[in-house]
Amino acid sequence: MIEIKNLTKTYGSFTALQSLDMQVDKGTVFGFVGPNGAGKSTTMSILATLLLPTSGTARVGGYEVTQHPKEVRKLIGYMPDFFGVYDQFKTVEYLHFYGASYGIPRAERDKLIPQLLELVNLTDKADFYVDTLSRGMKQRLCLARSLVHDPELLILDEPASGLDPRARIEMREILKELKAMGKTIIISSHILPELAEMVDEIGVIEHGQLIAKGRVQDIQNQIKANRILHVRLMERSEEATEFLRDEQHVSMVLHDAQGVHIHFSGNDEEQVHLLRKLMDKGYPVISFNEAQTNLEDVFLEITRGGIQP
Ligand SMILES: Nc1ncnc2c1ncn2[C@@H]1O[C@H](COP(=O)(O)OP(=O)(O)OP(=O)(O)O)[C@@H](O)[C@H]1O
Repeated sequence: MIEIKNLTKTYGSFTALQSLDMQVDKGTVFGFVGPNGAGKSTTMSILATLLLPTSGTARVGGYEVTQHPKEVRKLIGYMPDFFGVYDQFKTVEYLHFYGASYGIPRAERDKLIPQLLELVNLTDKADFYVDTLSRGMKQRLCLARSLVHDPELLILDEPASGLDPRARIEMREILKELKAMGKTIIISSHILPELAEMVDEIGVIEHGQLIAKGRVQDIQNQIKANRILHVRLMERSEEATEFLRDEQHVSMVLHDAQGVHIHFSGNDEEQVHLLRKLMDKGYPVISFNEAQTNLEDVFLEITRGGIQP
């Protein structure tokens, strides 16, 4: 659905995107994550045909964005990170306005708009003026606006930013529904653990380059190639620490009040072997476990330069 090749965008002498390559398959929910200024909005604006790249190509549904912007616009619904809403409209009028601008006939809009309002939980706000809506409601209205022409691809730039936890959960539920409807979704966010629950794949961008991409689970497994093991011993912790330092696949061992922490690059079998050795040496192991990694850890690890795609 999205194919980006060698995409570069410079602003004067500053390079915001550097030979970016990225692909998102149809039906995928793709989480686009990266620190501030990494190039997420720039990429999304190019996909949305609102910004011209300096070089390289971006295709949406097979159409190159600079050559066939009209076709691309039909295929996409775009929700920018900053948006203005026309405050003098009522919610329902606002959606009619956008529907009409896409050439959707009145009769069709009369059917469609109540469905959209229901999807984004704004049915009871249909006759409220837009400026009386809360931020979360405005975000949801903006999402409904991006859906009026039933696009195949949704490009959502930080749809949950600035929302309180409850509003974020609501937004997440709506996105789940859209996923169930078969839409392809690219969504950027800093709120990584929340994204992990709903995305199929993540791409991590830093300094305008994709530094990791894959299924959430695969990326977590990559991290596990550098797992941290926690061992608690009844006694002899210091001695065990010395012993572990010389073991294979152990890059670092620390010892504190919580126990022994091992940076371990071995696989599952090698981990079993390590535990067996500790037991064979008679160390009184109370517990031996692997620190859980969540997407936030993965992100920090990757952007620290720990992993290459
Ligand atoms: N119009 C512009 N002129 C000059 N520099 C720009 C312009 N737009 C963006 N940039 C720069 O390009 C880089 C990438 O910006 P972009 O908005 O794509 O990042 P982002 O990943 O979306 O960040 P955030 O998470 O903060 O929204 C940033 O360093 C930004 O300052």
